[in-house]
Amino acid sequence: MLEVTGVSRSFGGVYAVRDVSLSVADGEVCGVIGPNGAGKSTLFNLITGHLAAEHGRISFLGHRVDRLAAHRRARLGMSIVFQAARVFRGMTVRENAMVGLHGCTRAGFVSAALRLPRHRRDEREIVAEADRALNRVGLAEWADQPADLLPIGQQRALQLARALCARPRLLLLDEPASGLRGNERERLATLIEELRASGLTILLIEHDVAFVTRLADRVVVLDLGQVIADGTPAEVRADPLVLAAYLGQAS
Ligand SMILES: Nc1ncnc2c1ncn2[C@@H]1O[C@H](COP(=O)(O)OP(=O)(O)OP(=O)(O)O)[C@@H](O)[C@H]1O
Repeated sequence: MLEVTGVSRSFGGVYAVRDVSLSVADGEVCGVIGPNGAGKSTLFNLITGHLAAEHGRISFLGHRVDRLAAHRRARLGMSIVFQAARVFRGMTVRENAMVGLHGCTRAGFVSAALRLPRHRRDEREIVAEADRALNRVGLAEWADQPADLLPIGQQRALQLARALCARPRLLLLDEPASGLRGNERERLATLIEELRASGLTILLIEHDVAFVTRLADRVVVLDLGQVIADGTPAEVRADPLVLAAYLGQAS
């Protein structure tokens, strides 16, 4: 589904990501881990289109996308949950989820402003889709509540619902477990497992190694901008290069 081949990106002459290749198969959860500064966020932004690659190619569902703007990649079926994303205050949980769909409807600004019939129909479809997504992440009963009243774990679930509204083929998650406590982390992991069981393909970039190795079918390990291991969670956990990279970080 996703094929990243020999992608590089530097800042001020120093490579943050260098000649990185990885692939994500349909239905798979692929995790990307690595110590601080390994290049995880840079790689994420190269895949989503929020940063341009200097070298290499990225293909998604057979289309070459590395020259496409982020919104065009999104339209092809990539949905993103950013690490720093917040819920919109002053909006309900349902309205927050609906934001994920407004870019995908046919009704333009003019018909929205004039409340033309097509806009009203689209709006009904959006509400139904948002409710389906909220149901999927276990937030249906919160739909009419102000989103900023949700505990942080459920705000993260809401961000997932917003991404699901666009009916993605590939869900890209940037450090979804950051800032969550034990039981919130557990609930998020269960939710990701459920999404995977429903057939969604997921690329998960994460600091928390235990979180990734529990969820991922395959784990890619970055260090100093390069792939140092790519295999099953058990394989990468036992890899001497991976152990050395993390030990280097701890010392
Ligand atoms: N916009 C930028 N300008 C300059 N340097 C950058 C920029 N973005 C990243 N870097 C550098 O690239 C390297 C990789 O950073 P990146 O944030 O991708 O790593 P990371 O694995 O996500 O780290 P962390 O886990 O600490 O978030 C670092 O040395 C960082 O300082």
